[in-house]
Order: sequence, then structure tokens, then C-alpha cells
Amino acid sequence: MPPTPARLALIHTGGTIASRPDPGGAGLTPQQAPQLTEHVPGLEDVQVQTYQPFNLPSPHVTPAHMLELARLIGGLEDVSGAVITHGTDTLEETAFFLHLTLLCPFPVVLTGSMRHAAELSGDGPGNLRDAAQVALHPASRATYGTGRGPLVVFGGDIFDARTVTKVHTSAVDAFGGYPGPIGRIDQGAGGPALRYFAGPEVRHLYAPPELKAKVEVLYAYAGWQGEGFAEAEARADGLVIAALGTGNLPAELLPLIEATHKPVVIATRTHAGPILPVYGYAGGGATLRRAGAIPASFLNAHKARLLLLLLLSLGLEQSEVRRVFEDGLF
Ligand SMILES: NC(=O)C[C@H](N)C(=O)O
Repeated sequence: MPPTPARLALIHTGGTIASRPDPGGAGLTPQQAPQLTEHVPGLEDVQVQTYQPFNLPSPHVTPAHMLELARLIGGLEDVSGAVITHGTDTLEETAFFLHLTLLCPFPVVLTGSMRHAAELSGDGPGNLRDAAQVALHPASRATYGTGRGPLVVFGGDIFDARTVTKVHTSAVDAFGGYPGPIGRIDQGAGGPALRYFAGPEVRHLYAPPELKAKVEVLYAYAGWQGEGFAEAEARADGLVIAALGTGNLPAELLPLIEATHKPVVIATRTHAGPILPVYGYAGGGATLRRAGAIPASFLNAHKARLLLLLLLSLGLEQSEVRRVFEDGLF
């Protein structure tokens, strides 16, 4: 049972939601003390415990920071829900990393802002209130082994960590992703109105004690002849390629993928849809799969990278890695 009164863990990690313009004109940077204090607007009856494991612009966040967050949240006791404030640039990667590594009995919700607090109509306080209400709502609660996993709340939309992605560099409605939100929170006359459009699903966890694998991402383009492939393959334990359409590549990539013994995961640079091994021309998805490449399903390249990083850090064989991606066990 959740504690009464409700106890919210509020974990600040930096990003625009914690930033102010530098008085010297050098640009926005996260502040040492987050602007958003423990007094979450609209949640005066909630006991809030704040944490600040790091205070970074999210382009500086690494998988090691994500692991630190997973450990922090995994160690929380007697908590009704957790909210993580995070920069928006890599927020979806932290959300997906936690989705893959963290099983806890309370909801975990990530949010951020596109405007800093000194701007007219900053979006931070509203997003934080929405995220806290989602985290404390009974419909968000997980049971062990199943559950919604970490959620992303932005502009009132509630997203699944697997599918959410940043879709705009500057607009306040910066998050989307196919097939869209799994829920919505609005502020009704009598309090928050929250609705989910789908039930929780079975979760699959991949939580290595340390992140020892190296995985690199390559981005395909018209006329790519494989530049950078050999160097990346030599450095890394596995590769992800943001390929074309349903997962196709120029013909020159086919022999490179045939020759490597390292896992090569094929994602797409297209913004929605799965990888399908349909095309049989040299470099077409069907030929890449026959050459040993692993289709990333509907994961974007940077999320496929995190999954591959975790699976290789756990020491999984290539056949097991293939099964996780192909059977959608994430
Ligand atoms: N809106 C933001 O938070 C963007 C910022 N560059 C960050 O990700 O830290």
C-alpha cells in the first residue's frame, strides 16, 4: 500500500527546467539550486523528498548517470511515486534506460521544460505538477513483474518510454512519437483528470551490474559507401545503424555486414514504423537479415543502442540478442 500522506521523491538532474540565463551572456546553464523547490505547485498535501544526484544539461548525461539514477530510485523506500526532472535532449534515453533496468513498486515519471523559468509562460511548473500527479495516481501504479514502466509527461500527454521521442527542438509540445501518448492528464474543476488509453504490459528487465560494452551508432544516407563502418566496428562491441525506410542500406554495406562477427542492429532514420526484411536487392532489409543483421523493431537508433549496450553488458550471445529484438522483449 502507498504511504499516507503521499510521499513523492523529486529527483532533479538538470536541463532547461533547472536553468537560468548566465548574467554574463554566455547562455543558459543549469543552476546549482534547482529553481523548482520541493514545493510542487498544486501538491501542498504531499510530502516531498528532493534529491539531486547530478545537475547537468542533458547532452552531458551518459549511461553511467542513468545507472546512478536507477540505483538511487531502486534504493528508495516508503515512497508513493518518483518524478525525475531532466533536460529534454536525452530525456527519452534516460526514460528507456530506466524502463529496461528498473523494477520498483511505485510509478516513475520523467519531465522537463522547453522554457526556462525567467521566460514568459515557462512550462516547467505545469509539467512538474502534471508529472507529480501522474506519479501519485493509483492508475499509474505498477505491480511487480508488470506495470507501465517509467513514463514521460509533457504538455499533459503521458508517454511510454519505449516510443516517446523529442519531435521539436524549440516548441513547448516537444514530445511525441508513434503511435502517440498512452494517456492524458488535464486539470479539471475538481482536480486532475487522468485517463490511460491502454493497460500495463509485461515488463522485461536487463540490468547488468556494470556497463562494460561499447556500442556505436552510424547514420545512413544516400550515397553512403560504408565510410566509418570499419573504424566503428573495430572500436565497438556492437553497432546500430539508423538505416533507410524499413531498414535498407546502400549495396556497399552488405559485404561489410556479412564479414563482421559483431552484432549489427538495423534501426531506421524514418520517424515511425518497424524494420521489415522485405527488400531483396543488395543492401535491402531481407539481404541484411540474411547477412546476420538484427532488426530493431520499432526502436529508434539511440534507444536500440541502449538496449544493445545492456544486453552485451550482460554477456548475451548474438542469438539471444536477436531474440530480444525480434520478439520485442523490451
Ligand atoms: N529543454 C531542454 O532541457 C534542453 C537542454 N539542452 C537539455 O537537454 O538539457
